[in-house]
Amino acid sequence: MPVVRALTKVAKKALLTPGCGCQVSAVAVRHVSFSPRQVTNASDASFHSVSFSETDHPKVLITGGLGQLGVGLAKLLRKRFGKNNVILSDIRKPPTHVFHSGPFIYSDILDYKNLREIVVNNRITWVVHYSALLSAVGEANVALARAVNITGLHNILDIAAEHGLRLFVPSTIGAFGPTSPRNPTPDLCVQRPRTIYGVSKVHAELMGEYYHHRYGLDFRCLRYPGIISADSQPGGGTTDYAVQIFHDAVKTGKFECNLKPDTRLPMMYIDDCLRATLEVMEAPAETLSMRTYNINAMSFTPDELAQEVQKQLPDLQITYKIDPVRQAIADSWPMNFDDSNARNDWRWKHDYDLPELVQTMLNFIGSESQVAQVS
Ligand SMILES: NC(=O)c1ccc[n+]([C@@H]2O[C@H](COP(=O)([O-])OP(=O)(O)OC[C@H]3O[C@@H](n4cnc5c(N)ncnc54)[C@H](O)[C@@H]3O)[C@@H](O)[C@H]2O)c1
Ligand SMILES: C[C@@H](O)[C@H](N)C(=O)O
Repeated sequence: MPVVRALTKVAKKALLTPGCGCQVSAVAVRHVSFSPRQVTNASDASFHSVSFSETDHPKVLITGGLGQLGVGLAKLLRKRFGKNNVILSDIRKPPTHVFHSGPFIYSDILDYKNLREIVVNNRITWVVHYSALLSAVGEANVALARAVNITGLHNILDIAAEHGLRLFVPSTIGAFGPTSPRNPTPDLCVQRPRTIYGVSKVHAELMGEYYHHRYGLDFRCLRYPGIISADSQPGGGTTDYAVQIFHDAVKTGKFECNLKPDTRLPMMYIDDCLRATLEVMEAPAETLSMRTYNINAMSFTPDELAQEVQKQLPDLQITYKIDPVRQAIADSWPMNFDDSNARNDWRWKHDYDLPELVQTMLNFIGSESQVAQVS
């Protein structure tokens, strides 16, 4: 069969040529790092692998770093790797204290060339990709959410693959939908979310895993629960009520909740979330049996959270005014998260349960409001 032999020869040659763009088996190309967007010939390939010795500190870029999570993560990573090894970036203007706390750079995730320049000029080795529109704001502006969450992710994936970066992209409980098992939700199950946010996060999980198998990209992803923080504000999600309740309880003694009292969702204190992110980024590759993990700490309803807060502030008055958009989203999300794979593979363990969370939040916000009153 000379024709078959000739075709086989052509196919073999194509497989050995970087950047051929052929659909080849995942096993054949695993850990061969070449760029999906840029590499056109073999001579370019050498320029793509940034050497990063394990003994060096990584040089980290955080995108979308001025939101609820980025500033806290920068603080944690700077403590570990040094102030100048962690660059915060965003399209917003940083507050003065953030600007003076370490390197900050303007970066729009939709500007591919600028992103590439930042990575090259700063010899970036890790990217934590936080830019996103969250669930409620995403429903209010689907076109922008699609651009930032999907096109922005494509830019980051290509740059990370091209430059041999380790890439962290957070996913969320919002990557599941009403047909997923909800109590508990395992790592692997049906994922049919009904929000643009959820759809974009499932897309991110799948694209990251695909780039890992296809191009050897060191992609790592955690599905965060709703994150609760005292010194940073949430960016327009469905779980925001669980932050706002603390501020209103301390400042006014009243809280109007936009979810029904029995709406159960997985939640986590920010310190646990940021530590998990650092731990999974530092985990030896061989301990990771998967590239996308659920992580969890606790699960509660607005009523249960209010009762716990009332143990400290008995006069707190709670009323309910349901936001139908947020309620429909919450009703489609997991009530409880099964994170046993993270606990087994890289020894994930949370520190904060509901009582410690409430105590910590009230201490922080209470002391801040005392300082504000004095000054
Ligand atoms: N906070 C949570 O409860 C939670 C839970 C699960 C997953 N996550 C994920 O963690 C990540 C960080 O969350 P967060 O709460 O800090 O979000 P956030 O909404 O508070 O912050 C997002 C940041 O992205 C920036 N941004 C928007 N458009 C951009 C663009 N074009 N280029 C660059 N930056 C842009 C915004 O200015 C903002 O500072 C997100 O990907 C989110 O999906 C968060
Ligand atoms: C859960 C998470 O992804 C975010 N806090 C939201 O509610 O949209």
